[in-house]
Amino acid sequence: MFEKSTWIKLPRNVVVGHGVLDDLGDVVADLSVAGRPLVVTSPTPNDLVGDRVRAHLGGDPATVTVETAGFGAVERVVDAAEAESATYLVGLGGGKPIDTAKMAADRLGLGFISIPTAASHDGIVSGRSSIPEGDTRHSVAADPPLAVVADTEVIAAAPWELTTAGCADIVSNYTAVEDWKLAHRLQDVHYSEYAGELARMTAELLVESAGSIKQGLEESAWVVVKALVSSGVAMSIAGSSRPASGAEHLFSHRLDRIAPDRALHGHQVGVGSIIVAYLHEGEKGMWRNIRDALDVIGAPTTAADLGFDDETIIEALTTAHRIRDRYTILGNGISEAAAREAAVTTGVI
Ligand SMILES: NC(=O)C1=CN([C@@H]2O[C@H](COP(=O)(O)OP(=O)(O)OC[C@H]3O[C@@H](n4cnc5c(N)ncnc54)[C@H](OP(=O)(O)O)[C@@H]3O)[C@@H](O)[C@H]2O)C=CC1
Ligand SMILES: O=C(CO)COP(=O)(O)O
Ligand SMILES: [Zn+2]
Repeated sequence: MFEKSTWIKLPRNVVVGHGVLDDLGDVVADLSVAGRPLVVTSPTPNDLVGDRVRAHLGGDPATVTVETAGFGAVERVVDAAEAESATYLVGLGGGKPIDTAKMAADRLGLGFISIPTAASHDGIVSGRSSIPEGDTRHSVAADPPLAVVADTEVIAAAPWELTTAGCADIVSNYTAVEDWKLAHRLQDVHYSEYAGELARMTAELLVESAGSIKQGLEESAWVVVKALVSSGVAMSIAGSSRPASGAEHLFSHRLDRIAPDRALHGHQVGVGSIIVAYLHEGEKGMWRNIRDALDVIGAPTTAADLGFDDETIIEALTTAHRIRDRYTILGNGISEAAAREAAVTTGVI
């Protein structure tokens, strides 16, 4: 008897383009969400476009500002939503407020709208929240946003490094998918051909456009946002972050534990991806293509670019497998000698 089933949750509306923040009222009407919104944001996005967003939302919005990601922040948002009798949430900003809003909305059983102000990573569309806790990180299933409203005018005006971080997060899909296939072969982890291919193809298309992704061009924000949407959809199809998060993400999450806020998520996973590609395929593999694509985009390719010393990179590589129960090329841990060899050969240290 055929017993397979799947439940793919996707946003209902994805609105991307110049000035689309001004369409927010129409988006809200189209979703049939009513009542009072709670805007979950962080200081800079709130200063930049908070008032504009609140004006278009209507319904006397309340606001909560998140400065640090974590379960504490989620609790604060849940409490604020209850105190303010909010009927839906709006995540406005980078990954920190969007992930916090996503998880709080899930806890409250409310819908939420994602309004990224930076194209810094692929969580803007996905049904996953990535929440740090102590020495580990939880990739928590949550409902994806009801709608995503990505204004390329706002995103293009954000610091360029946020966009290059988003690009690097997409490029890292190459190694994430290789790790997923490996886990499928060695550990019988379920692999979705559609999600894996979509994530890989998204990375490929972005690398092909790398030369035309340039600071100051709104078109570049458009290209990157579309790739982030596609990668988020791959995660929704997979029902996990597997298509976009492998050993390079474990490495980045470990760096976050060792030195929080030193470098951007996307930049760390990009450098991790260079090393992880080398671990997968050795000297003649994809690692050079990944490094060159990151280089063309202007994303970091070395420890020094990220602001880490060599020993921190080695520590993160040799302990990254402990971050969470996710089988990757790192297996049960790689030796210090192997980590050093990979990092030196790829020029990361
Ligand atoms: N759920 C998922 O699938 C994924 C989740 N993530 C998570 O997302 C987080 C990282 O996201 P990231 O966006 O880098 O982090 P942040 O939300 O911290 O944003 C990075 C920085 O950019 C600032 N900022 C945001 N928008 C603008 C703008 N338009 N102009 C100027 N500055 C701006 C923020 O300001 P301020 O300091 O005021 O906040 C912050 O300093 C991590 O926690 C990561 O794990 C990452 C990938 C996928
Ligand atoms: O960053 C992500 C995908 O790019 C989310 O992955 P995690 O599940 O590792 O947090
Ligand atoms: Zn990521």
